[in-house]
Amino acid sequence: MKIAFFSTKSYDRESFLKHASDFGHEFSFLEPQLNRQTVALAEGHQAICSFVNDPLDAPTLKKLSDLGIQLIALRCAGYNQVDLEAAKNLGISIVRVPAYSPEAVAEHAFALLLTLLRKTHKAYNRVRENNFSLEGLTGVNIYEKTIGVIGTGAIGKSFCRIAKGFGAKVLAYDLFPSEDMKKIGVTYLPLEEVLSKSHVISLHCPLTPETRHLINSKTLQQMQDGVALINTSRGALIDTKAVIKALKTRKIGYLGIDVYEQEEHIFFKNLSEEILQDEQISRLMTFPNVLITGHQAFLTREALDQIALTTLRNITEFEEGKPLTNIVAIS
Ligand SMILES: NC(=O)c1ccc[n+]([C@@H]2O[C@H](COP(=O)([O-])OP(=O)(O)OC[C@H]3O[C@@H](n4cnc5c(N)ncnc54)[C@H](O)[C@@H]3O)[C@@H](O)[C@H]2O)c1
Repeated sequence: MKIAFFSTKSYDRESFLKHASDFGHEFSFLEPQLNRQTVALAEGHQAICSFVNDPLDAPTLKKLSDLGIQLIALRCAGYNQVDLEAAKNLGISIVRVPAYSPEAVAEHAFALLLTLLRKTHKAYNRVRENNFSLEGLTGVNIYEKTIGVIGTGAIGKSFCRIAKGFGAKVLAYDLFPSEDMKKIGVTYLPLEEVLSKSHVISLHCPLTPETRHLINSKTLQQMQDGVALINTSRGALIDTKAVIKALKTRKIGYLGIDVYEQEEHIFFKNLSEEILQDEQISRLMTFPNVLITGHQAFLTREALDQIALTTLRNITEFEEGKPLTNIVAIS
């Protein structure tokens, strides 16, 4: 099939080209994000491949349908950026990569946590300036602390295993508790109890109408003073305004985020020559106890390989008229 890739970066091109000869599809690698303004670039293709911040709203989907696109292959797990109802009405199939390397994301979440707790980001800069003073670098152990995990799917489970390896007590909240996790000593509790008993809270549930602003002024009040909050899931799980307030009062002691509510205007771009217009992320960057990465938790060699392979298999299944293993079910 002829596939238009949107939001293409060098690492996407490399990983897809590595596996191209095994599938025989034709690729057009396009740098622009897919949106209402750029959708016309899909002309002449049979399928498109898009990423997390390409908004697939109803007008964009309609234009894609008018151009003859019948398949959208998301090269990501989350699909909150897609108007599924509109896609269903237009008869467009949506496939995704449900799990590529949950360990990649879980390990990054832990990297954020360890960096914040042991201040290695500060030590790195200090030592490069021949400043070997330890003042202000006192850290906190993870051993025997309580870590709360919200959402124990593929990524949450991997995160729980790492946390257990560090000797932490692990509490979890999920709509569907996992027997496997219980066996390794994870204790499931109601959300409020997980929030109130944990020194660290890591978010691993999807963004849905129910989980939007799961972390808000009310749930923040239920947490321990000085809590470490980690979000590698989706930005809008957190009410950023409420979190900024909680940082100012030190209710939140550490914040590590790989995702941000308004990230589609900022992430995946080099804005180093621009004046940042987003007041909230600018404020977040002023806190010494906040660490932000630009949605890179998925970015490991192993994950990119799996993303490319699964996406190409998804497209081939569609081309061959086979049942779509990774179709996004539209109710
Ligand atoms: N930062 C990144 O690079 C990156 C990469 C991949 C995925 N993600 C994010 O991580 C999320 C989790 O991915 P996954 O592969 O573990 O998904 P998954 O579907 O395997 O697991 C999600 C879990 O959340 C639970 N859940 C759903 N609604 C819930 C609710 N209201 N409260 C509590 N738990 C709830 C589900 O029961 C499930 O166990 C994705 O939705 C995506 O947003 C981020």
